[in-house]
Amino acid sequence: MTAIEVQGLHKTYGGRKVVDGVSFDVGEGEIFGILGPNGAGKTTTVECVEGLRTPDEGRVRVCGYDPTTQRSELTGVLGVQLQESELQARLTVREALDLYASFYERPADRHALAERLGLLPHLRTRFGKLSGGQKQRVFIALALLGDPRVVVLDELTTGLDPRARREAWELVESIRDSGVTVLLVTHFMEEAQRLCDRIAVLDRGRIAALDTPEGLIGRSAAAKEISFAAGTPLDPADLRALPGAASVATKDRRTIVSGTEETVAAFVSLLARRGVTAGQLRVADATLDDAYLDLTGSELR
Ligand SMILES: Nc1ncnc2c1ncn2[C@@H]1O[C@H](COP(=O)(O)OP(=O)(O)OP(=O)(O)O)[C@@H](O)[C@H]1O
Repeated sequence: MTAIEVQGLHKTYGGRKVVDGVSFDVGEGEIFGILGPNGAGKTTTVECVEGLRTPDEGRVRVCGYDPTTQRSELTGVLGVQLQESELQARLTVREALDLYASFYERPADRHALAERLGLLPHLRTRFGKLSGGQKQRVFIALALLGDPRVVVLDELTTGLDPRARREAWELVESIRDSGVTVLLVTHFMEEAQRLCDRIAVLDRGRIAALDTPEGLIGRSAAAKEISFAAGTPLDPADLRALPGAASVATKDRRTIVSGTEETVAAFVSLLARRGVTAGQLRVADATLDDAYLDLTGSELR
């Protein structure tokens, strides 16, 4: 079943199109990522899903409900991660959970949720005294308090140290494992690659690509990177002529050839034909970073 449906979404601010015909479906139980450079329209898109913005054009449904006209039904199925500034620093974790539970007719079991998110030792701690990772766990708890079928996590791990980020990833996976659909906005390639079943790359208000992480990487012009010691006696012109070769460069006393599977096979036969052994030879797969750069021509921060 489709958990989120977005068809032909348009949104204009002051005559400028910031979302320009975005369409995607998120299946139940998926972790669906939205990736894109600053200002690409990611937050505007998810705010239309959350019912916080009204689309100029297009159809949005969350578990079959229209977020703009069926607000109370939406609240019953959708959990949204709040931003840090929206919680009072003096509020304790318990008070925050009690307050937000009061918004729902049938809230989730707060004790079980706090236990699952490792918040039991912090119930009496004021929000302002929590670490970044603990705060994010509170936000996840608040997003799950209404026992939602879908959660939206927007930049969940920005500002977290690598360890806290990994813990947050495990939590996101455990949310998915409990059957909840996750819509994740992120700037981190590693995060998208590790967590997402599918990713929509948004660029200037449009979807530049929508695929699995592996599918996106496979589309990269340089899906494979061959590198070897620069002293290896091979003519750069022969390397450039390899089928599928996208580029040949020298970096840190290594020659680097970017290309496809076909390039790797042709490189191996070139070595055999010339009777040459390439020193310190490595063949690496392209990363989502490479694919992202190909698709948007810009780097994430
Ligand atoms: N209420 C608004 N009024 C006018 N312009 C807006 C408004 N909200 C967002 N914008 C503009 O719309 C564009 C898209 O913003 P949006 O926040 O959706 O992008 P984003 O992809 O989430 O960016 P970021 O990664 O920086 O959060 C930006 O140029 C932003 O300045």
